[in-house]
Amino acid sequence: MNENLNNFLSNLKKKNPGEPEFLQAVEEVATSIISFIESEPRYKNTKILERMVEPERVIIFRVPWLDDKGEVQVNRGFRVQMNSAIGPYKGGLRFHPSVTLSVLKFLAFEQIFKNSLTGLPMGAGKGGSDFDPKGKSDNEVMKFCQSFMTELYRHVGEDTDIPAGDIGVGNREIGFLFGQYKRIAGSFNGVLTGKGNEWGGSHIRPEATGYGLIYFVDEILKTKNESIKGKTVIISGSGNVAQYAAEKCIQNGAKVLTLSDSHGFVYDPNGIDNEKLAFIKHLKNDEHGSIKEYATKFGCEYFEGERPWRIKCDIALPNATQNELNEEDAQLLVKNGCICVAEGANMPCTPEAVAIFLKAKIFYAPGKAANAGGVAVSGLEMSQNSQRYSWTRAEVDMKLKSIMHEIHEQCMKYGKEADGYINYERGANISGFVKVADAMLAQGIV
Ligand SMILES: NC(=O)C1=CN([C@@H]2O[C@H](COP(=O)(O)OP(=O)(O)OC[C@H]3O[C@@H](n4cnc5c(N)ncnc54)[C@H](O)[C@@H]3O)[C@@H](O)[C@H]2O)C=CC1
Ligand SMILES: O=C(O)CCC(=O)C(=O)O
Repeated sequence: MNENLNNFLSNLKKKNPGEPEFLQAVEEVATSIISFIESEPRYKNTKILERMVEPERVIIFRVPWLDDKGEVQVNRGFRVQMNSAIGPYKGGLRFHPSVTLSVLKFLAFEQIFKNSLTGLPMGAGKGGSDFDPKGKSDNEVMKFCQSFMTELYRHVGEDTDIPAGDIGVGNREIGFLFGQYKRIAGSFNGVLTGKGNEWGGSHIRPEATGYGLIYFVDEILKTKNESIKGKTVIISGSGNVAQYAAEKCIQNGAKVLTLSDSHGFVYDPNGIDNEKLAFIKHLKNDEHGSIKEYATKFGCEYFEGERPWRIKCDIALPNATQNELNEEDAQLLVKNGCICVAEGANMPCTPEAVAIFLKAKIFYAPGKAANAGGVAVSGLEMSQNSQRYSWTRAEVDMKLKSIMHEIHEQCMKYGKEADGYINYERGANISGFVKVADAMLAQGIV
């Protein structure tokens, strides 16, 4: 291994013990861009990467709340304000029992590159809590959100830090968080994105990550004069990203074979159509039920405790969570003829899995490029809020498509190899890095 990279990574490990997800995310980026940084003394000598891995600020706070039985519950809240070189901190909030500082630092670090790739003026942040909305009443979720925002409100603002949703944070949670912010701050402004259409939200934000993912896959396939029409697609997850990725696949004539949740996956060889997808949306968004019920309702197979990667497909979309697709899964995908893996989730493929895709030279699109449509439309929501204006659904969709096209162009600029293979990982990392690094250089040692 390169000696500078070795030293950088061993210092990082020393400074951040017990943070495996954060170390994994940084190692992935550092390994792919080290030779580029070494070829550019202005980045190397000013220790830009060493500065980028240090959050500008981390806020950790107590979140006490009363459950429906009148018992006191205590959770931990976080906001990682990672980098503000190109704009105010921007990134989602995750409410899930697996949330730790390490998970949020990895997500905030990825957000630096992703937000830069969108071309919009957004810095990077991420936050959340180990609170689990699953199994809680609406009243309990509201109490928790109000307590969470009672501390968070002093650290966020439309020009400083603009959170949004992520796992476990959807319309309901954003509503409760916004209501409490407005009450305490006494100001109706664009402090959160993912708001309802009637109260400052943007059209297409709910759909944006999933739709953007499929627009990106289309861009990839276009490089081989192909399209998604007629392709078979396997998807993990059944939340926001998975639902709208499936919807766009169906609209564009692809056949979606699987969806999953944390308990297992369903395999529908006839394909999930619009009617079946409507059932899933209701099941997951309103009933908070298990994906298993899909199999019972539509008479197909359900695999408890398994992930869908062994199902033969043209395209695989990991859309649930980090490290959900490992080396063995990657080998199976390649063996079964998969031509493209595009990440709707953040860091769903382990480093070993990514290495297999790159070696086999199949298309591999990292989340920071492929799922950037969500935060991009959040950026458009911020613009609309600043203008006190609202674009139509068609206008926002057109802008989303154009942003995904531009991200693809940027990946090609730095990722195209001598034999024509596009290394999207390298392309996305270098392109995302350059814009932020140049802004940091221009702003001095801060
Ligand atoms: N919502 C957004 O706009 C964006 C989300 N993402 C990423 O997409 C992924 C999914 O997020 P959303 O769909 O928004 O969340 P969600 O809360 O709507 O859905 C999460 C899905 O992942 C599954 N899941 C969660 N933990 C799991 C685990 N440990 N094992 C297996 N399945 C698990 C859930 O069952 C659910 O189907 C996350 O990695 C998130 O960071 C990325 C960019 C934007
Ligand atoms: O829209 C946003 O600000 C959040 C998006 C997000 O958290 C992500 O891109 O992972």
